[in-house]
Amino acid sequence: MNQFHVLFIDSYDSFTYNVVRLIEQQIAKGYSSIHVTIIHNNSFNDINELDNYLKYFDCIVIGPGPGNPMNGLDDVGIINSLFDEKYKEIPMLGICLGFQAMCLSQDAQVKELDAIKHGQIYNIKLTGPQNSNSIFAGYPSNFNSTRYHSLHVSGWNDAIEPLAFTSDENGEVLMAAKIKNKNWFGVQYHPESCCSELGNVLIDNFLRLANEMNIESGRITLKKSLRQDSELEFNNVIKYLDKCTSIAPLYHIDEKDIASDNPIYLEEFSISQDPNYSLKLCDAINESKFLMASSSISQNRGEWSIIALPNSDSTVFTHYDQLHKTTIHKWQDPRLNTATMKESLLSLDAINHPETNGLEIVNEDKSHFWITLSHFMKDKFVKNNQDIPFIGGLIGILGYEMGNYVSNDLNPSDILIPDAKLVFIENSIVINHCSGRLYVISLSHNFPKHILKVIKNLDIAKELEWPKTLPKGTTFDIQMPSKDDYSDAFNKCQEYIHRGDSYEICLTTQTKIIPSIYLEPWKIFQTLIQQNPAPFSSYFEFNDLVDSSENNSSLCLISTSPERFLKWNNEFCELRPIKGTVKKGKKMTTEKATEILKTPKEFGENLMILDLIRNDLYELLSQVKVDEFMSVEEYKTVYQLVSVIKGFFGKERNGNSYYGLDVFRHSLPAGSMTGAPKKITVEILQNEIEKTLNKHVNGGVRGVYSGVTGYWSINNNSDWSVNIRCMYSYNRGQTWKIGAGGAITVLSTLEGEREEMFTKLESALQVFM
Ligand SMILES: C=C(O[C@@H]1C=C(C(=O)O)C=C[C@H]1O)C(=O)O
Ligand SMILES: NC(=O)CC[C@H](N)C(=O)O
Repeated sequence: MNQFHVLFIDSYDSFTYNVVRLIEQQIAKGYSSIHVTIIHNNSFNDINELDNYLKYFDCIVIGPGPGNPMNGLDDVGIINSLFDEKYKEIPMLGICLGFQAMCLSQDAQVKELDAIKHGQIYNIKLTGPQNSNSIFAGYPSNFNSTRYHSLHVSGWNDAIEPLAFTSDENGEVLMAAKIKNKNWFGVQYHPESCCSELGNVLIDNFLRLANEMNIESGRITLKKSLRQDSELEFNNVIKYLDKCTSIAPLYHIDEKDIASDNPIYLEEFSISQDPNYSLKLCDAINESKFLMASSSISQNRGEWSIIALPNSDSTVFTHYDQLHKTTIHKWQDPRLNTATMKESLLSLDAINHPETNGLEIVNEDKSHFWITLSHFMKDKFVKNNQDIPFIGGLIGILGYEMGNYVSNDLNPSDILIPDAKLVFIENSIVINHCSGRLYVISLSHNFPKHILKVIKNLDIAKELEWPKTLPKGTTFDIQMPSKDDYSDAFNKCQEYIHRGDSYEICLTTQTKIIPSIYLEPWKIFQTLIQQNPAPFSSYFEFNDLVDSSENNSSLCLISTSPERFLKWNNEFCELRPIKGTVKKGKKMTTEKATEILKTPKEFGENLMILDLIRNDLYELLSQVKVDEFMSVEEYKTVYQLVSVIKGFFGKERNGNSYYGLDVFRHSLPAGSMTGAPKKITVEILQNEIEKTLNKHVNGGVRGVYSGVTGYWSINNNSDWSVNIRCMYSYNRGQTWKIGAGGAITVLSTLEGEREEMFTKLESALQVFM
């Protein structure tokens, strides 16, 4: 196979894979395919370690990323060393950060822009007509592209040949250049953004030129002879380098191993289309239940409600990131209680005898937790009943710290909080509010008869006696960050953005609420759901130990989330990030909100996350499309800007097949809750900002807030919402916590962001006011 080999240097950016796929989608003339090897800018400590491998590649693309090349190794790894005189014949394309490093090597300066541009589309003007030796061959004289940069190239000398500029408040800003007498090109804008024009032509031109330049310099002959000497060694080098960033699928499943018809107990009823049906039914069920309800139906979301009924056969998985431990036990196993559980968890040599004490403790970090889950589910999959979203399976909550780049580093003997809790459900009630159908389902064919009776006898005309407001006379102790602390955090975000370390930072606050009398979580849920209807409402109370409720040790979540994180089935997955918020008020109309949501600030905020989600999907899947581009959605208290991105499953070029669970694991934490680039922004938030800002709540870890809630059914349908506009408790509602925040960009104002944060906080806090 005559492959064209591209080496891509990733700087832990959130747009890397958008570029990589753009490269892969081109057809290099005279080659059977294009292979892109991706390494991080610090996969090798020293350029000399990489030097020997460079001859294996037809060209190098140095991608975008956080940081400033002027800061050298700490910020950009080996990137600066690539632009060395001795590599002048290697065709290189620098994008944004890569472009800045390239120009720096030619004694230009990299300076902060006066007016920083993140997620903004600008008209790029070429300096003149371009010949066939230009990366802009075949381009019109100007075109539109997205910019993501705080820094820019200035003060260059004639080693740099400018190819394109844009103009804005900063004056003329250099957008593309070629280095004279070297095979190096670069662009400051982002050709891979979904809002950039002609990005594919740029890459195509570069690949063509790279090939021509290699013929001229003799690099192509060198590569050929390397392969002729030993094809095996050549392939091994590529494989070795590919390992720097390759991702193994969590599990592999042979279609033929999936039960094609595994009859489940399923009884169907016709029910009233009363939107409160699932609440009324749940209210009439006295046993433990989890509810994922729709209290607002709109555009493919919220048409289903699920009532999951855990019982003594239900397996409960709890992961503690701070301990690197997972516990596995049955729901309300009589042999286990809160004290024995805590003792076993904290003891170094826990006795692990599941057959005698009912408790299995697995020493694993969170990355292995996913494997534990996939192994548990692997032999349970069925092909039947695909049209019902949930027929039984895992259901529960994953906290923010279950995501990548973030950790729960609290001292476990001070606060022991679970980072994930999932229960395998065999009995459930699934309701389609649009068709008015109710399905009673049991995987074990033992659906409780008395609950069936409750369904049959439910008097839907009877109004619920739920409180519209909580009992009078209850007072609440409410603790939240001070105005000064918020303002310090905001200013810090701005500093990181100005330095070029981040493009957008989702800054969040946590508020702690202690009611003067005990209020049942279920009652609070009923009150909240009326005040803030949402397509992803959920009620979870994990009384999974016999004494959970007596000891107030249960994890509770009451959510009215508007945001889907991820939904998947066998064919595709869908993400639905919300970014861009306008508060509702007397004078606010949909038209006005739409106008505001399309201004550069909100547009940029959404575009950044949209491009980030494309990247998250492209990391694993080669087929990704933007299904909906920035639609305005109306909720009870806010208008929101929403985009929909879809990825399709299939065999990938590396021979692997990925499933929904792989996408799930790799896309957490949700990009809309982090900002971009994800890795550095998550680290900045956790280590430099939120630990101080939110020290009064769980030492600054986000916990349940910013995590996800949902299910993974054995028919491989799965749906997860983002835990926002919600309240959660680790002590069964003795104290509640509410997180709220929003994306800070360079266009944010302190007052505007604080108000937006309060608007979101109030959507849940209102029940207590
Ligand atoms: C952070 C929150 O919301 C997130 C931030 C949004 C924004 O910045 O516009 C919008 C929706 C959510 O993804 C929250 O509700 O607390
Ligand atoms: N997108 C990028 O590559 C950004 C490069 C650099 N960190 C800047 O902010 O200008």
